[in-house]
Amino acid sequence: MKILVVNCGSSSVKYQFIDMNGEKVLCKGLAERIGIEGGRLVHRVNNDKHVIERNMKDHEEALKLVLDVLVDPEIGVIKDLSEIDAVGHRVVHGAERFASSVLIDEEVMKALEENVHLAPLHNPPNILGIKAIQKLLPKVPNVGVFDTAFHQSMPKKAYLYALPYELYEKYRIRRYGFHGTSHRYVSKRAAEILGRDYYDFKVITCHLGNGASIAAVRHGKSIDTSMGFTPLEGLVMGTRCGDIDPAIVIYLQQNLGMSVEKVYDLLNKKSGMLGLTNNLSSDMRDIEDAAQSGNEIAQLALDIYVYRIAKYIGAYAAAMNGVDAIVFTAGVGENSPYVREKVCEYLGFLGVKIDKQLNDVKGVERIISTPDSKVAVLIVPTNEELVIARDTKYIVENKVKELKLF
Ligand SMILES: Nc1ncnc2c1ncn2[C@@H]1O[C@H](COP(=O)(O)OP(=O)(O)O)[C@@H](O)[C@H]1O
Ligand SMILES: CC(=O)OP(=O)(O)O
Ligand SMILES: [Mg+2]
Repeated sequence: MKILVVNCGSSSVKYQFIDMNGEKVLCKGLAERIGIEGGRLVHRVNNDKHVIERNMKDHEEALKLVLDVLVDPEIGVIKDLSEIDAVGHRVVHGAERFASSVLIDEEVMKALEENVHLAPLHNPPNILGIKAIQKLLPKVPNVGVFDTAFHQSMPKKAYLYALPYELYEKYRIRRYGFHGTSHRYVSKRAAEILGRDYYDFKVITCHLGNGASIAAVRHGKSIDTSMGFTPLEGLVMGTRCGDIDPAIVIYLQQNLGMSVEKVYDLLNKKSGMLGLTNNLSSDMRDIEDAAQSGNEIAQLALDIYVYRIAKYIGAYAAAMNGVDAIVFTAGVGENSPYVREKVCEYLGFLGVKIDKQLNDVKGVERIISTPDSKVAVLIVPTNEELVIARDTKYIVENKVKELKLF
């Protein structure tokens, strides 16, 4: 079975085409700058990179280009589109409706449309991607895999905000959590690597990418996570602020005369590492380089970034009454020995000890704690696309409507 995995962002489409026989990635790529000038598709087959400069008016045009490239006689990997057996879609917000991965039918589409107000940045492009594939590949089954689904196991005490209860009852204002596909994959993988029973294992997973979140996973279930009603809460991110006093939002509007849109933009796109460093960069590589060459503001931003992660780990160790393992994943988590080392420096009280040499590595799966560390510390490269492909295969092969995650 060959599965196309699609992750549609507001102006980009990431894709992977996976042969499930051996779980081999046949090709992958990124179509970016959709809807604006300078559109391009970067397509990778093994170690070959092909760049196609082409403006794409919308997601449908972008996905059409992706399909054209898949069957291209020179750089493609299949002869005919009929070789695509199913398409798995990343969907960011599934709200309370989706605690599982699902086969997409009309009823699911309707539910997705109803959730748009909860994730105005993320869900509309996800829906456009599904609709485009339905049009371009009308006979192929589509499966939706949700960022929020894995966190639906959280207890009420973790997901309710201390707001009037009515806001939850009427409007479903609560913590949802995101990056669930990644937290689910790396938490399970950590148990496997350590030879532990996943269902008798307490693990804290740190997904540190452009967006970043942390989760407490006990006995195979997410019991708490740092992102909330939207992917804005929690850790310091590339451009998102994470936790702040909500009164700041009101202050910005009342005293600085900022509009709702301006505040939204400021918190989502101009804050985080980018904002803290006076617009130096949102990319951790640039910030680490600057700090190394003595840039004090970059160093301060790093200190704040690391401190926030350490605080959450402390909190989640308490939430689970202990922790067996801590996992680092995603762009920063996998590739920054500095961030991992500095976070672990705070965790001596838990008996965490890492081996600096083992930690001095990028992008590999390994245990980096010392044998006498009370808590295992691991790097586990995440693979959300593989999880989406596996869920898609399960649903299509078994002809079921959904795959329950817990
Ligand atoms: N070698 C590295 N050292 C430090 N940070 C890195 C390195 N490589 C990538 N990153 C960070 O990873 C981030 C992207 O993470 P990724 O998980 O790919 O994000 P997303 O999926 O949200 O786009 C970049 O912003 C960059 O800061
Ligand atoms: C939900 C979310 O924050 O996703 P990303 O990290 O891809 O922005
Ligand atoms: Mg990511």
